[in-house]
Amino acid sequence: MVVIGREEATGATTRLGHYRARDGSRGAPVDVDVDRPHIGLVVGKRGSGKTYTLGVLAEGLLAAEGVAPVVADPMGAFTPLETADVPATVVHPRVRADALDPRQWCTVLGLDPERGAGALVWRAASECATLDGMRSWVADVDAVASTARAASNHLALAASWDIFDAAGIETETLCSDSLTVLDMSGLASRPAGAVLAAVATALYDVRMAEQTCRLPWFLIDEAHAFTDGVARRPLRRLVTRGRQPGVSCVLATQRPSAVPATTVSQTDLLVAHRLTSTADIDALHAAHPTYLDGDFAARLPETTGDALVVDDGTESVHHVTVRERRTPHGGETPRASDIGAGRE
Ligand SMILES: Nc1ncnc2c1ncn2[C@@H]1O[C@H](COP(=O)(O)OP(=O)(O)OP(=O)(O)O)[C@@H](O)[C@H]1O
Repeated sequence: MVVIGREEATGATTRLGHYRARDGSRGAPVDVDVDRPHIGLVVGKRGSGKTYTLGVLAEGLLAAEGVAPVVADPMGAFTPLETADVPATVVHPRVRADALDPRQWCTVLGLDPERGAGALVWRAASECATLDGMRSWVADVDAVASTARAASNHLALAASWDIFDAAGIETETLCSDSLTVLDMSGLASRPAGAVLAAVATALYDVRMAEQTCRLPWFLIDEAHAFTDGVARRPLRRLVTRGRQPGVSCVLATQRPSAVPATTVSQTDLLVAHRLTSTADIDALHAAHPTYLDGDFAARLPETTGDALVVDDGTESVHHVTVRERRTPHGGETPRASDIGAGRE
């Protein structure tokens, strides 16, 4: 058995799959280290198996000791786990208003913090811990009526997202040993970004403050949707500095070229499924030039579920077939023929 992500021979691992021989036959088992923190990137074009691979990893983390797995699920692909026979909790995430700092409030509402409504929202977020408090503060503030009205309208929009409440997600929920699935399937990109920003910050802070002994693993599907906007800074901090306090992060994306180069270069585990876009292939190649020399594109797999795995720690590249999942996968793209099949 080979373990990806570590140099020494001890510590917990989880099965990722098997080596794929040149003739397609199955070789030795391949595990991934889950003992130490890692920054992972799972890439591949649509339908190549990214979400499935994230699910394989989530299953492995569920069985591991001492970790707290959390999945950001923008497509609802992990919600079937709620009814599977595994310790998974699906939550419609709500976060505290003060989980976002004043600058993030302006970003998430698309306001310039220097001027007008943005400056008012900034002050409201500095003064108040809850969204209701911010709305009351704006209603009472001595400001130009049109500016106050604009700020009030933006905060009403934030309230309509239904993601802010005074309690927010409990740290105990996020850091439990069961899998926490943040079901973000009903959320538009701004509220989804706000949730991601708040959770990324909470996971980092909780470890910095030594409030949990478990090591969080934050798995983020469709990660390119969050690398811009309000989640950009918290995500960058998690990826660049999270390992030190013990937070792992695994990003899955079909568009590695849309992920900042600094993020791609921070990954110590790269799982590359089938990719055809030159820009995406170049983005990976640029971030890992040492191990991805030669004709990287030609080495990428053709078949769904197959992957080229790059282990930065041991500076090695592995051809792997990801194993089948034990729990239901909800990432299937709907087909018109599904409807046809149900007709009389
Ligand atoms: N390792 C695997 N073993 C068996 N089947 C797999 C494997 N990986 C993927 N599949 C199959 O391929 C389908 C597509 O995989 P998946 O939903 O993970 O793709 P994706 O890359 O996340 O696509 P999208 O970008 O559209 O979200 C899955 O529904 C599953 O049936």
